[in-house]
Amino acid sequence: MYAFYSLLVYIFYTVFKKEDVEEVDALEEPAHVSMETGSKRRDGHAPKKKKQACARLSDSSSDSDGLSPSDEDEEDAPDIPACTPLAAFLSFKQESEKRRASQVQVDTTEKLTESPLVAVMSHLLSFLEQYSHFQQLQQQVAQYRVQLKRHRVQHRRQMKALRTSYRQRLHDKNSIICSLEEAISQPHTPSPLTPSEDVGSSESGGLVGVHSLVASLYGLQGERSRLRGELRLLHSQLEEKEQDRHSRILDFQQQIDDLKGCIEEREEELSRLRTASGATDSEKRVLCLSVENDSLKQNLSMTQGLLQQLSAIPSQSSNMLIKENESLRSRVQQLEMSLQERAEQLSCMERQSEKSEWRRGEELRKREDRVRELQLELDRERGKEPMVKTVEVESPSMLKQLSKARQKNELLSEKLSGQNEQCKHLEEQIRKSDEYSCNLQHKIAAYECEISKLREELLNEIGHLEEKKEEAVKAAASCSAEHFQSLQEQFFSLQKRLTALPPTLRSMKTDYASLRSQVRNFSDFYGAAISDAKKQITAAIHEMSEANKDLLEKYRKEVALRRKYHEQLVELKGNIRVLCRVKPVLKEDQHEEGQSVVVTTDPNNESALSVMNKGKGRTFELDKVFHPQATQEEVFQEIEPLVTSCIDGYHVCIFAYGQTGSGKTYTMEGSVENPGINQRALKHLFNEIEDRKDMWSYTVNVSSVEIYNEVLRDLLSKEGEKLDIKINPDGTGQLHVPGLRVTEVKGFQHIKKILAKARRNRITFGTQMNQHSSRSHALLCITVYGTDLAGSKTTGETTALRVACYYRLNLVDLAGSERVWKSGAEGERLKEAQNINRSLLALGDVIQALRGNQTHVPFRNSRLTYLLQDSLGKGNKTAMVVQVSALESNVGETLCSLKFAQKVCKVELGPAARKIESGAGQCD
Ligand SMILES: Nc1ncnc2c1ncn2[C@@H]1O[C@H](COP(=O)(O)OP(=O)(O)OP(=O)(O)O)[C@@H](O)[C@H]1O
Repeated sequence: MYAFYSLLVYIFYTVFKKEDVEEVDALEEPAHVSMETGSKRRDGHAPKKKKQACARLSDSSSDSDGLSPSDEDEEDAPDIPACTPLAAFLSFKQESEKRRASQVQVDTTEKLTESPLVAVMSHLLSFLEQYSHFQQLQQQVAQYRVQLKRHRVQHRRQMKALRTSYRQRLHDKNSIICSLEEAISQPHTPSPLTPSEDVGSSESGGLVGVHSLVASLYGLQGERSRLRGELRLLHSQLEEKEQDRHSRILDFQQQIDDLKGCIEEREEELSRLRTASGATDSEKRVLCLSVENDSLKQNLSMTQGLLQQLSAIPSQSSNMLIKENESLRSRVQQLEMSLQERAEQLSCMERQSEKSEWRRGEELRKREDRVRELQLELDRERGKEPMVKTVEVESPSMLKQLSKARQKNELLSEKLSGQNEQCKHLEEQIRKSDEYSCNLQHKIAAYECEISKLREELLNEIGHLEEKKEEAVKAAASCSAEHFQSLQEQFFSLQKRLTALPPTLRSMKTDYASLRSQVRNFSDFYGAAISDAKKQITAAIHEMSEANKDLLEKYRKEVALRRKYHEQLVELKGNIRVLCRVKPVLKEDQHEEGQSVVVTTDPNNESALSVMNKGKGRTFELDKVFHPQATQEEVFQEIEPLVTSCIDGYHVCIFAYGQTGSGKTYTMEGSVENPGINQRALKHLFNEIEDRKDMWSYTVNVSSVEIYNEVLRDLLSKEGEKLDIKINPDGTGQLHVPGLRVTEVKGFQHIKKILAKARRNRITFGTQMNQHSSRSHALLCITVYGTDLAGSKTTGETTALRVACYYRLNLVDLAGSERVWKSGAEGERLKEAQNINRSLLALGDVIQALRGNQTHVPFRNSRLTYLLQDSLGKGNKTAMVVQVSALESNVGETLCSLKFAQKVCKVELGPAARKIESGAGQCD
């Protein structure tokens, strides 16, 4: 059984292979493109075809008989038989199978159906059926190819018919031209007829030729229109064929795809069966079948390539044919146009010749009539002559008549000779017209030559186009094959990628599902986290606000406590603090020899200093004593609490007291490199303001005045006009100086400029008034306006800053306190000294009254105390820096200043009364 099936498969395989080879050969021959195109073309088949085509073209230009032998061969190409050997084999095999099945069915039906080999064979049979279907399709393709060839042959025939008609038309035209030439040349040929008959015949011949020419032209035009109609019809037919071809190709492609699917299914089934059966013999056969299947697949792919090429080539060739037709049509149109021009020229010439012929015929006809009349008259006269002779014999009158007749005869003879001359002239004209006709003939010949040249060019062009068409077809075939190959490779690569995609897709799907669940969980988690965070934040904000409230409350308590402690400290120290600064001995102060230092400080006691005078020492105890080497910073550190208390809500006055040259200005203003109390106090003020900016808002205003001889001058104004102190009209009862320039200070750099300006103006005024600066009091008045921002915030105020309070800091550089008037000064110096001492005494009186809690405080005793009235009141703070010189020459003034300072300290009444040991001596 196995041997039988093996033999069967072998037979099938051999038949199939043989048939396949035959079919490949059959397909290759007619289409010039096949699966083995390259090899066959290398054998020289294609060049032969090309040569034959060229030869056909060359023959068609010369031969006008119709189709060439090659065309006839193409038309009679053999059709592929509908019944192939494989189909016959299949039918035979099916019948034998049926017979065998009917025989065996009786005995072992169930056994055979259960055999795997039978299943393999059934699949093989179905596969062969599919293959037969594929063969049918191939036959259809071959038929279609034959139809295409027929169409091409038909098209070539039509083209040849067109060429033939064109040649026929040229031939007709040549015949017409020949007839015209004959008609024109007829007058030249000698005729046995009389001249009058010759002329008439030539005229009738020319007219006939012209009429025939016109008729042929009309015929040509009609033929042209008919050919155009045929050409349009051919084009429409060609388009229909193209559409039909495309639809058939699509159908074929669809059927091939279906077949491919069937083959793949069969392959799968075969593989499944192979794995299921496991028999070694069946495996071998299945292996053979798979090999055959592979070869079939290759054939199928090659057939697809062939179909692709076939689908590409006709479109290319049809496009080429359309282009060729268009070019031929344009060429025909050009030729027709040139022919029409020639025909018009010919008709014009014909009209001219017709006219000239007509005129010549008319003249000839007239001459002929005249000649005929004259001949008749001559004949009549000749007929009369015998009668004249008889009359001449009979009577003299007759003789007279005879003479008249003779005369008349002579006249007629003369006329006849004239007529003969006219005839000669006419003959000359006829000769000229003959020459003109010859020229026309030459022109016609030239036109004919041109037409023949154009025809040759047309034929050459047609041949060239045919060659180009062949080349384009070849190039398109190769290009389409390469393109199909690349497409196939791409398809295979895509298929591989497609097979690799499903696992990736599955993993991506799982990832996506996990991500989706994560995202779903994340949104829940995110919402919960946000709600927790919101709760935490609100709790933290609540805690913070509570803490802030506590802190604010603590801060307020702290501020109040600090103020209380500060007040207690200041009260302990005393509301009037007296400081003493000993000026160091400078080089310029040692101009006198024998100068000795009489003032000494105790390093262990910062509150005491000793002055030696006339061998006796006296100790003064003040609030603070600065030794001569004390720096500006050390001095200010003692003043700093007072400046701070200004911010805390106190009016503060700081004085520099002492004799001229003792260092008052140095202590208050300082130098550029080493600034004094003024600059440092303002700097500290702004630092404090910066530290408190979150709680308080401050505005700092500055003014500066000079008091000289009880006259006020504005140091920030260039004019330096005199000012006066008055009660403020706002009803507060406070003092103010109308016209005094008050400048708002924005920062520490600004205060530097203001102080420099005040210093410059003080020097300028002093120079103008020829006064020394030490003879005047210089006041720097600083007003601080403070607003409690915390209070505004807590109360929800959104309007302009509320001015909570204002405080003043007065920094005063007093005039020199030396006792000039005691030395006998007079005039202006005396008045000056009196004013200075009055103001200083008034200051002492005011301080004494304040400390004594007197009901009346004599502020108005001097301009100085009057101006400082608001700052020197109860609850305010005052510091006096007493400047002393350490030199022996100034010991008197030193003692006087120290006594004044001690007097101020003495009157101090505070909770912590200080015990002040005072020595002897009192300043008057
Ligand atoms: N502590 C000091 N260290 C160094 N130099 C000083 C010191 N005190 C004062 N001087 C210098 O002494 C000179 C006189 O000082 P200053 O002008 O300040 O005295 P004054 O008391 O203001 O005089 P007047 O009353 O005439 O204005 C200046 O050149 C000053 O630089």
